[in-house]
Amino acid sequence: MTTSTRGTTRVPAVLVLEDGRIFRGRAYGAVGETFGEAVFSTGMTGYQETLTDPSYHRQVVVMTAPHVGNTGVNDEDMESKKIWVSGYVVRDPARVPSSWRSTRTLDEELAAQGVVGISGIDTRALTRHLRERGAMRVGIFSGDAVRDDAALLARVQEAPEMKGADLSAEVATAEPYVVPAIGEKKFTVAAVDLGIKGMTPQRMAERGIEVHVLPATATVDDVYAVNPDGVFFSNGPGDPATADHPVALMQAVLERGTPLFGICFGNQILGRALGFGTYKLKYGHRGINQPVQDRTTGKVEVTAHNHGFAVDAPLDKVSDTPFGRAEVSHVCLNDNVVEGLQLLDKPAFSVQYHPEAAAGPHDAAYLFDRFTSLMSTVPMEGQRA
Ligand SMILES: NC(=O)CC[C@H](N)C(=O)O
Repeated sequence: MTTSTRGTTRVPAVLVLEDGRIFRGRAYGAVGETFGEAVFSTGMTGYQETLTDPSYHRQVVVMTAPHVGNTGVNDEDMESKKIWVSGYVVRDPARVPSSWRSTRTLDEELAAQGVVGISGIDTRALTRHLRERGAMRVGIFSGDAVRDDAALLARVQEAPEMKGADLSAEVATAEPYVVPAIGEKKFTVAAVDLGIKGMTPQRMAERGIEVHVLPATATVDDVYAVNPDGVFFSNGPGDPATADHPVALMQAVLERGTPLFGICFGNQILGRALGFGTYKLKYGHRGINQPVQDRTTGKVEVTAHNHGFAVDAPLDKVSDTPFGRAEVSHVCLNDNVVEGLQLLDKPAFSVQYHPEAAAGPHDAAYLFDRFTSLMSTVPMEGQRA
């Protein structure tokens, strides 16, 4: 266990929001400057999974939990090979992590990966500001990067917006790879990587699925070359309105009737593939304590979320789409946002939240079983009567 803290904690840092609000604190992690969309996460635990979730690419994450870093950093809880958040905001960093799994401090890990953060600011006031005004662009500046406020604000206002951002290609694998089934192999799934979290293929492998993870640029031929029993579309960063290629690919999969499952960005892509719109939420859902109702069973589950956009589909009626009837299967009980879609005439469904539960409660693990049972009941291509 590492008990040292880096020498950056006295370095002054400033967080500048695009609307001109400014918070002053101390450097946390790397010293320098960074830009992104300011968003807040309400997870009390699971900071490693948050930091390494590729869907957070180009976002500056504000932790509402006041004390962060208590369990240090280990090599097992990473959801990808690196930290993807563009900046990190905490109120009170742990000075001495305590966990038998910890090999280094969070401050050291952020610094080693060049991630600029800020600590010692009033994260409650910042979160309330974002909740009232909405997610917005932000910059964090520390050390030599701190200059006069007006100059820093001008730089923040020049940074790119999240609306209209096409980011999957920046985070997805360049080469296909296979995650083998654990135990007896029952199914093969082609998983289109738009920013996939490591736990997702793992949850499938645990159910006897061999997962072929394919780049975001995969074609219909690439997908069917692996002879899949099912096709999966992953989570990922950016604005779903830009995801024209995955939408067209998914439409080809729906056309063939192959069992299909999507998570988060994958849910937004299913929405678009069916002809629904997507829109940007004011401040999004991020955390591991969001109540969602499964409308097919009436059960409420507590779930992990990370989304800033949502599908615009009618909650109270079955919709006719080019692929048959579709309905909203899950809804967030905090704000009635669409959290899942299912087709009634094709073996396809998706959720806006994170059943892979990394981090987060495991209430929604049954969705992987639903995918498996869809693959068990749909006859393979060529075997249809
Ligand atoms: N985790 C995700 O897949 C996020 C999807 C999308 N980028 C959003 O913010 O809504």
